[in-house]
Amino acid sequence: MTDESSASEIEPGVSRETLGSIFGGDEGVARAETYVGLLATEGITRGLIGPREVPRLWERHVLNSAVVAELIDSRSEVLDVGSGAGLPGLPIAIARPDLSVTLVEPMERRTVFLFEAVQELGLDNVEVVRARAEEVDPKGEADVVVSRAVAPLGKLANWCLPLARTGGTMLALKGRSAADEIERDKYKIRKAKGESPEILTCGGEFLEVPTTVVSIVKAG
Ligand SMILES: C[S@@+](CC[C@H](N)C(=O)[O-])C[C@H]1O[C@@H](n2cnc3c(N)ncnc32)[C@H](O)[C@@H]1O
Repeated sequence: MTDESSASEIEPGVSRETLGSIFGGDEGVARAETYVGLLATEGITRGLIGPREVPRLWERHVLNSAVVAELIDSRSEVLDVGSGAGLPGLPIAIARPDLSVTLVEPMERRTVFLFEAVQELGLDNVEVVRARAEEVDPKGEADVVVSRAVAPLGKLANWCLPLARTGGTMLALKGRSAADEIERDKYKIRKAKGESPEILTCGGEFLEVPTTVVSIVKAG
């Protein structure tokens, strides 16, 4: 993989100090820069990211994903369902080396990118699994199952909650649709063993637009 364009050409929109706080210091910031560089080059040429996303790779994609780490307990086992080019799983794994993160993605060309990115970023806390969420085995073991832009909330609950342990949590990154999706899909969520969904925001102290997350605990 080549990193032709320097990530420093793409403005993060936050200070160096803020980047350091989000990614836990210089090593994390350097990895995040490398990842942005990969998205802006290989991510575009392989059709994983639209070219129009380049100016907003930092804020809209990488930082909005990384701040979700603040909702996750230390040393958790995390699954990212429908990871695509690694969002939100890779920024979370960069920000939090104490977490074990598994990126679940069914499409081969995306998993090839993910394998290469993990190697290039030198991340030893990340695994890549090529599978649909429904096929993942074992089920019922993850502490936290994250997802972003994968499916409507009811369908996501059916895919993500079986992968979480009892008392574990699914965290679905959702925008303004969060409340409407909860209202529309509340019976599906309950049927999938989800306790009362909560809408949380994270990254508010760092980002102009905080990340909105629907958090659902798996009932026994
Ligand atoms: C719109 S992309 C979002 C990718 C990434 N999460 C992001 O925010 O950029 C949706 C992703 O979900 C994956 N996907 C679709 N159905 C899935 C399933 N049943 N299980 C796991 N992933 C799935 C697709 O292959 C695709 O990579």
